[in-house]
Amino acid sequence: MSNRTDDARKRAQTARQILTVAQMRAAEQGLMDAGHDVHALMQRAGRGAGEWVRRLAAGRSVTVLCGPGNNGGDGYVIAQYLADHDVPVCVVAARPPQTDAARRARSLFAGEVREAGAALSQEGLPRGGVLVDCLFGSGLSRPLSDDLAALLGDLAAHHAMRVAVDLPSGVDADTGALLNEGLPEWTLTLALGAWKPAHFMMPACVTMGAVRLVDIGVEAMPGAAQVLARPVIAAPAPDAHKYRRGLLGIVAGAMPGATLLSAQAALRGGAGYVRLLTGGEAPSGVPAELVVSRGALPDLLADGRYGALLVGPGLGRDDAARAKLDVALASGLPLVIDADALVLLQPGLAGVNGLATRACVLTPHEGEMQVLEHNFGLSGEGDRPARAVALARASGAHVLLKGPCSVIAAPDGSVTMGSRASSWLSVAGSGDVLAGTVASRLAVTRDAGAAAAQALWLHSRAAERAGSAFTSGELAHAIGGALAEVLA
Ligand SMILES: NC(=O)C1=CN([C@@H]2O[C@H](COP(=O)(O)OP(=O)(O)OC[C@H]3O[C@@H](n4cnc5c(N)ncnc54)[C@H](OP(=O)(O)O)[C@@H]3O)[C@@H](O)[C@H]2O)[C@@H](O)CC1
Ligand SMILES: Nc1ncnc2c1ncn2[C@@H]1O[C@H](COP(=O)(O)OP(=O)(O)O)[C@@H](O)[C@H]1O
Ligand SMILES: [K+]
Repeated sequence: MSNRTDDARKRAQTARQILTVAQMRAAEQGLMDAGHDVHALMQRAGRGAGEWVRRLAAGRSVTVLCGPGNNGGDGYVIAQYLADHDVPVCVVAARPPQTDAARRARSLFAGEVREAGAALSQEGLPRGGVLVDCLFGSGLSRPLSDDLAALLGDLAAHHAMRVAVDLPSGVDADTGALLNEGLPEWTLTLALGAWKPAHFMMPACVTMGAVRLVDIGVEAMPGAAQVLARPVIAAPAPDAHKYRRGLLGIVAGAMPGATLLSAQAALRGGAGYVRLLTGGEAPSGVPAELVVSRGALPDLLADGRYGALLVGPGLGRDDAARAKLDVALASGLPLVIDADALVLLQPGLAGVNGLATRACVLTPHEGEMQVLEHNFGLSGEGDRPARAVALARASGAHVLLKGPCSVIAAPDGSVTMGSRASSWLSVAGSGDVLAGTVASRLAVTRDAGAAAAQALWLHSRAAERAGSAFTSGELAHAIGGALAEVLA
């Protein structure tokens, strides 16, 4: 492989890593050890961010708000970059620079700097096209003081567009918490060097607008969380047949609607054959493409060709539901466990110990997650990625923790974070659609991590394709179009 291809692949990998503040400091130290200095990194970061701001400003005036740390230092580099490109720019220094790199960056900025404070009345504050927030980045250690929060709020209110550099000031980088009330909304947020957890966590991520990464050459950090990637999915092999493509069994339960929604999605998620496994009559409204197999579940599963099973949507929580879950667990098949089946799942059940030895995905929403944490004796402490990892470790299954920002955790502790999905997904049945999609991908891939990641992406993309005010049935139908977009 050529060096250039190798390099491009490495950069594509590092472009997806999400680093905590501690990991970012370690990465920065790695760059120092490799002979870079903070000044050079700041120049690279500031110029990269400056180019984004220049394009957004399109000739309008820019105000850069600089704080005391290296985030402020980036701001002076951005301001000089803009001045070099004939963009009218003014710096407001909220606090004087406190680091060597920030002091040096300020000394290299030849333009106008207004010192914030009593001397700078509200009338003296610049108003313009674009505000660039370089007040605080990853070094924020406490809420903004009242004067800084007021300054930020005032400037934000008087600029048509607002760009946050690295992180919006007032956001905790590791948790996505907002440390102040009434923080501004941003048009664009430019992550420097690597993504931070806050870029993918509520509530911070909804304030950030579009998010983009500025590369400064940070190396791959082992164990870092990753951003969910757009998948590449292969078309069926030329000699494929329906079983080889993947036979999925969906365990029917008390409420047929949820099961059928899952099936509608599964039929479009790539599996070659989807069967509804029912002990009773076929529910009404079964689409022609969905094969209904009737009989006792153990007998139905005696067919050795199943690639995966889905149990949970519409299952119910009675004894009959428990019995079906037991059979599904005992089958040893790759499994997606959702909805009611999650609530019934207990570490003591036969077959639960075997989850680690097969491909298995649990797909809880927040309420189901809390029940699982209780049943598995977990504390539920920490942020969502940490909680998902704790459950994945305890259960041996992959965990897809759903929400506006969904997280996938593997039993080995690795974490994948999804970008914010359409809030139109907050409609009854959209979780059933996700479960059906995961199960369909599991029947094809037999790989829990791949199935969860592919399905999460397809679900989110299907919501974009479905637009607004869609029903979960329409969402299920949009899964096929999303899949078509990512065919290899
Ligand atoms: N990592 C890299 O490779 C690169 C990183 N780069 C950039 O560096 C940024 C991180 O820089 P940083 O560590 O200097 O932190 P930053 O956010 O500027 O502020 C810290 C200062 O603020 C202070 N302070 C904190 N909270 C406060 C508050 N509420 N109110 C008042 N003061 C408060 C705190 O002092 P404290 O009082 O906590 O001791 C400290 O003095 C990062 O986001 C990125 O933009 C790039 O240049 C390229 C390479
Ligand atoms: N506000 C939101 N923004 C983005 N995605 C959301 C939002 N609310 C819910 N979702 C997604 O919609 C799905 C809802 O699943 P779930 O709560 O199980 O619903 P149901 O049980 O009705 O099927 C999940 O994939 C979740 O990530
Ligand atoms: K900032």
